[in-house]
Amino acid sequence: MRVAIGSDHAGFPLKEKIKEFLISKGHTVLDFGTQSQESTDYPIFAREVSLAVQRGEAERGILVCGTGIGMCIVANKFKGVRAALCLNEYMARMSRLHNDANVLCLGDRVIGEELALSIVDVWLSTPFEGGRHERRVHLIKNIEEELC
Ligand SMILES: O=C(CO)[C@H](O)[C@H](O)[C@H](O)COP(=O)(O)O
Repeated sequence: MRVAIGSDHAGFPLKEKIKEFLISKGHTVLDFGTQSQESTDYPIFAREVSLAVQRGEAERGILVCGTGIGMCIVANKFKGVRAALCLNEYMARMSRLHNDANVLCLGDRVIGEELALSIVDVWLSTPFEGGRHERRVHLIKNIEEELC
């Protein structure tokens, strides 16, 4: 799978671990930065990753900041992006089964590396369930059309 990743300074250490993990699992990683722990601004990276997903350059996106909240706020402004902030494997699984989430947001200051990698693993391997959830995702798309 082609996965776009990005972080701010607070998410940089976890972003690097996720990158290694994805490569080890055979995924193709598009890294949109940041590339150090020097203070920067999360909307810059959320924008780049969200655009990559919106344009189909990546099938999924993963964004990391201190809490994951700022990244999630920005990513959900992009038409076609369904970003989910996940704190555990259950949320990761449900965000795929029910919401067909295509961007995962994580908080480096909230969860440890082991849990984060487990969340990423579950999130990438869980399919969308469809059925009644298809109807709901379709309603989200209708709302996007109304707003644009
Ligand atoms: O946007 C955030 C909160 O929703 C992220 O956690 C940022 O990483 C955080 O705000 C950065 O904070 P800092 O004090 O500038 O390191």
